Parts: sequence; C-alpha cells; structure tokens
Amino acid sequence: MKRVGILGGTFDPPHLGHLIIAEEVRLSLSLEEIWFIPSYTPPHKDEAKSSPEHRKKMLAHAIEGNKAFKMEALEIERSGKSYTVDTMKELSERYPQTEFFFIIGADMVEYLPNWHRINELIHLVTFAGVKRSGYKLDSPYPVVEVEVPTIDISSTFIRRRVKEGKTVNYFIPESVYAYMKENKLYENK
Ligand SMILES: Nc1ncnc2c1ncn2[C@@H]1O[C@H](COP(=O)(O)OP(=O)(O)OP(=O)(O)O)[C@@H](O)[C@H]1O
Ligand SMILES: O=C(O)c1ccc[n+]([C@@H]2O[C@H](COP(=O)([O-])O)[C@@H](O)[C@H]2O)c1
Repeated sequence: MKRVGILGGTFDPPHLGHLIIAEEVRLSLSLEEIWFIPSYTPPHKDEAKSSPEHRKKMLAHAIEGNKAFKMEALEIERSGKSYTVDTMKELSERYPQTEFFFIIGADMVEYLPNWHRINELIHLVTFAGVKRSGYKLDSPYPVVEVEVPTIDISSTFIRRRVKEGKTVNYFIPESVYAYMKENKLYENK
C-alpha cells in the first residue's frame, strides 16, 4: 500500500507551520507524499477571507520545490461545505491501494467529536495529531501523536499583522508573500 499524508486546511494564507508539520509527519511516518487539500467552505469556522482561487494559488506557491508535496483541489471543485468524510470517501474509492494519514493540529484534535460523520471517517483515515500551543492532544478517537517542534504561527496571526500594516517576513514563504502583496490580500480584512 502507498502511504499518503493529507493536510486539509483553509490556507488563508498558507504559512510555515503548515509546511513544517507536513514535512515532519512525512518523515516520522515514512509517507511517500503529502497531499494538501484546500477547502472550499471550511465546515466549522467563518468563511475564508480570500477566495478559493487565491488560496489555491498561494498554496501552489507554498509547496513548490518539494517533490513530495502535491495539491489535490477536489474540495474546491466540489464547492459547498468541505466535509472531510466526503473527501476521504471519494479519495479512498479513487485510490484503493493507498493508506491515508490525515494530519491535524491539536486545535482540530479537540474538535474531532464535532466532525461530520466522524464514526465513518475514522475507518477511512488514520489521524496524525501534532501539538499546537494552547490545545491538548487528548481525544476519544484514535489519533497517532507525531512529535513536531511547536510552531506558534497561525493564518489568523498573519492576517492580523498584514491588516496592521506590519511585515510577515519569515513567517510565510517569500513567494506567498509576493503573491499576497501583488493582490493586496488581507490589507483591509
Ligand atoms: N502552527 C501550527 N501547528 C500545528 N498545526 C497547525 C499549525 N497551523 C495550522 N495547523 C493545522 O493545519 C490544518 C489547517 O490549518 P488552517 O489552514 O486552518 O490554518 P490556521 O493557522 O489554523 O488558520 P486560522 O488561524 O485561520 O484558523 C489544521 O489541522 C491546523 O490545526
Ligand atoms: O468534516 C468536518 O466536519 C470537519 C470539521 C472541521 C475541520 N475539518 C477539516 O479539517 C481541516 C482543517 O480545518 P480548518 O478549519 O483548520 O481549516 C480541513 O480539511 C477541514 O475541512 C473537517
């Protein structure tokens, strides 16, 4: 079986925290690839500030240069609320010879009991949980904990800094920063 990690997210915008957890989990669990899946409408939080097209382009910039990183944009193509169970059902049917590991930060681990059709989803993926400051990794659902240095960066932090007119140099890849500036993203949001 091919072993593939999935990192689903809003990526509004993608940042170094995303890239570091993806690479660290890939190495720890000996995964061949990481597929980044940008959501269309995040199921349980406010709508993204940037459009799916902008988020997709920023993500493409963020993952360029790592051959093991791919983007799978099926949630954007499907539109509507991006429930993970629908996504993983589709991918499991499309790739029956692949074992999927779904990477989640501790904020999402705490939230797992509220996920849509979670009892179905746990049979489709193995959750790989990573620490995130302010959250616990405890869950009534099976989660494999992967030791990753705690990176205290979030998209909310990046958006807030940009709105305040401050630099976000070094927190996001340069190419993502250039794209954000070119398109004036987050300056007034
Ligand atoms: N710094 C981080 N450390 C660990 N996990 C993270 C980190 N940033 C994001 N994640 C995880 O990556 C996935 C996608 O995150 P998402 O794209 O929503 O970014 P975010 O920084 O949490 O965004 P926001 O601040 O807008 O809520 C989630 O499972 C989230 O827990
Ligand atoms: O399916 C659900 O009910 C569900 C609830 C919360 C989050 N998720 C998924 O978890 C990933 C991270 O979510 P977020 O909100 O941090 O971008 C993303 O792929 C979401 O679709 C999924």
